Amino acid sequence: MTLYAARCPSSFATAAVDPSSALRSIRSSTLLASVPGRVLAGGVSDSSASHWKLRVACKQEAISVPVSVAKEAPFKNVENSGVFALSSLEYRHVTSPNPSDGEPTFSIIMVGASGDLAKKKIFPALFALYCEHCLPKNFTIFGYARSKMTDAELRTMVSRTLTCRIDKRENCNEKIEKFLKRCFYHSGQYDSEENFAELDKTLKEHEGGRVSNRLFYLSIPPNIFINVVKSASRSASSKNGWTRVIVEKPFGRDSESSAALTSGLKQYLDEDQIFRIDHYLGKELVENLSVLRFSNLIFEPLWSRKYIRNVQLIFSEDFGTEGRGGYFDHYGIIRDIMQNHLLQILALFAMETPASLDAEDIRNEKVKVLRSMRPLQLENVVIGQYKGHAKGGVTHLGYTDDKTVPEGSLTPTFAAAALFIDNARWDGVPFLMKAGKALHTKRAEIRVQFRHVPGNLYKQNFGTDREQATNELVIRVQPDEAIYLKINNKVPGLGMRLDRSNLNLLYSSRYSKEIPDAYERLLLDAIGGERRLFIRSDELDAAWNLFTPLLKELEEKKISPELYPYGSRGPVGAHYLASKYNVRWGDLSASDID
Ligand SMILES: NC(=O)C1=CN([C@@H]2O[C@H](COP(=O)(O)OP(=O)(O)OC[C@H]3O[C@@H](n4cnc5c(N)ncnc54)[C@H](OP(=O)(O)O)[C@@H]3O)[C@@H](O)[C@H]2O)C=CC1
Ligand SMILES: O=C1O[C@H](COP(=O)(O)O)[C@@H](O)[C@H](O)[C@H]1O
Repeated sequence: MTLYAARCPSSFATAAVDPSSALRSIRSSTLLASVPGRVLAGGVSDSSASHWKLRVACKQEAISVPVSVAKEAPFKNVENSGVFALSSLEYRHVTSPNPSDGEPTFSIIMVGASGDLAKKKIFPALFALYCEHCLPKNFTIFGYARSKMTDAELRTMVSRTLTCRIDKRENCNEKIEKFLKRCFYHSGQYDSEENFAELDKTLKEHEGGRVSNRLFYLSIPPNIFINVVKSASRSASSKNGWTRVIVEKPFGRDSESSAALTSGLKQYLDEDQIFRIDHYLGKELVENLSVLRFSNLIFEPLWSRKYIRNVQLIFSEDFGTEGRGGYFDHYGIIRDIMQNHLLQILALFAMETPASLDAEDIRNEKVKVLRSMRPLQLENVVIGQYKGHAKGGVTHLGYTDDKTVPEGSLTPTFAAAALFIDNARWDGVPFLMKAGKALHTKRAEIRVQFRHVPGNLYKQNFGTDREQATNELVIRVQPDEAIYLKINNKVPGLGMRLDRSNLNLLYSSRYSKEIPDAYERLLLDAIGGERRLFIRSDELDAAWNLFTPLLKELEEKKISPELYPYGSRGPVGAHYLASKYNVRWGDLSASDID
């Protein structure tokens, strides 16, 4: 039995034909082949790379192999045995032990499966995708780490963090059981080509000779990324399908280390195989940002210095770095949150209209914003560190009380910064960022404060505080996802008293469906080869170029962070920074009526 596979620009088409057949003609993604005396025709039915299928439309008598007529005939069980170039398409001469045997296989290899992130986020996200029928049919999950574990032990570990979030009513335990049967474990060293070759062997046994697509998720400390990529690419990359690698943050500590990491990865991978994850880009309201702006006429015309007075990007957590102090102390809040999560949101918020929703068009626009940013000055930055605090009989330790944090550490757990985009749209508009651990609340939001209404007829009704009358658009990323707009209205009655109200889109009231976790969306995109929500290397370079000089200056000058009590609203320095630009933090203002 011989198979001919046509490699089209974005997908594969296959047709089972007699070895003596000759290819007759080609039209874009359609394959026509002739078997002596018979004709076989097929076309790709689904152009997305994750579903390589052939819709066979042919005369029944033309087929001497079990491929169904006018029905999706999956492409699998093929082994590459040569490539023939023809016209603009590429033809591969392939052989198959069983050409009718289904779709490609998909394996996700969780490198660092024994770790916190894998347990807490990745396995649960994969399970949610499984429940939503979003994973490819022939999927397998392989945990890989140094810890010794059996498949059963991995399954027990994973089962502890799976929840029946998606299908509460259906028999979730049964789904958990079925999901866990697809999970396996392979113990190995991160720098051992031999160990990855053993993994490859096991993967092949599962793949059964079919086309194999492999996604490596590097859920490990960054200092071992390159070791893994080197060994895995040499010994365990797919020979007949795609191989992609998801890389977790942090991508370096500064411009130099980030560039070294990128060039290290690129020794073994092409840029389009690398998926640098920033999980904030997978959050529902961050994705919705472009929809809000580009699909509503009322927002885009206001989206500039002409009407916007300032933009605030706020991240706060109501817990400290307990247990992660070792990692955190090496990075600090600027690298942990600002340089990536908040800056990515800023770029999406401020970019020009992209030519299309294509990943490259969007990333091109984001990178332009990042390159237009004014170098960050020390005087536009405030840093803080939480100290111990006792309240209501509960004592919270300070950052440096954590045993994993070096004594006297100056690492900031809070930072506020005023940034500027020196382009025509945003000239002079402060973009204020604030990120902190161990604060009074947990939230992430984008606040857009509009200018004052010129010559406002109602100014006497607001008293002297013009701030009270400012329109503010709030995009609350988490928790309780919402978009609300603060407007002024008249209090009903015979008098003329003004009030502030929210036009409020609260997601939990509007939609009964639970919002997917960011990792679900990002994993699904990586499986489908969609790069829109992943960071391209030039974006990463631009982000580091902005923050590296500041980080170096803070470290070289040994700037002491301002101490703030655990559970407080952060250092007062953040208020002075905002007021330098005539701004009040929206999350702390008395008019915050969310
Ligand atoms: N945890 C989180 O919430 C988040 C994590 N991240 C990033 O994701 C990645 C994984 O995070 P997380 O799971 O918390 O990390 P862990 O510290 O839990 O490490 C994951 C696994 O890597 C192995 N490992 C740990 N330290 C070393 C070391 N020094 N040398 C070799 N192997 C080591 C261990 O597996 P074994 O010993 O079995 O080999 C461990 O189980 C990191 O890059 C982190 O920065 C990003 C965002 C959030
Ligand atoms: O990347 C990180 O993000 C988490 C916060 O993520 P969230 O989705 O829970 O908001 C943060 O706690 C961690 O320090 C940081 O590394």
